[in-house]
This record gives sequence, C-alpha cells and structure tokens, in this order.
Amino acid sequence: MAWKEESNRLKKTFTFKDFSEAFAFMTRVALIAEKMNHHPTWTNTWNTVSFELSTHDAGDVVTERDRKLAEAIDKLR
Ligand SMILES: C[C@H](O)[C@H](O)[C@H]1CNC2=NC(N)=NC(=O)C2=N1
Repeated sequence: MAWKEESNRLKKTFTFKDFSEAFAFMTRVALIAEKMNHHPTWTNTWNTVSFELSTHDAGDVVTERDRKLAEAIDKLR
C-alpha cells in the first residue's frame, strides 16, 4: 500500500499479527529514525502502527526527509 499525502503529512498504517510484532517493528523504526535524525509522529493500537510524517524544522510540512524516512520504513516490511 502507498503512503497518502494529505494536510501536509505523509500517512500510512501498518497491521501486524499481534502487539509484539507491531512493537518489534516500532523498535526497528526508532533505530532508523535516530540514525536519520528524522522522527515520526506515530500511534500504536494493539497490532497497528499509524504514521504521520512531516518536518518540524520546515514548519510541519512534507519534505524530502519525510519521503526518505517513509522509504526506509517500507523497506523494513
Ligand atoms: C534539532 C531537531 O530536532 C533535529 O534536527 C530533528 C529531530 N527529528 C526531526 N524529526 C522530524 N520529523 N522533523 C524535524 O524537523 C526533526 N528535526
């Protein structure tokens, strides 16, 4: 599934087998975000993880940094 761009955010929701799988994914995303110094706004409800990416330093709009992070997140799946 593709990322949706709306209201100055890149959005996507991932669904996993259970919470443990979802949290393992979040752990891997966290390490990548740190490495890229670009961090997601995200929510986790049981087996789902929803992302809304924007660049705070650019006034909370979508930039290339968000697209790169989205690409890196997709590669984890
Ligand atoms: C100093 C500033 O917090 C850093 O440059 C990073 C940290 N992570 C970040 N994450 C996101 N999404 N946007 C930013 O502008 C951003 N800035």
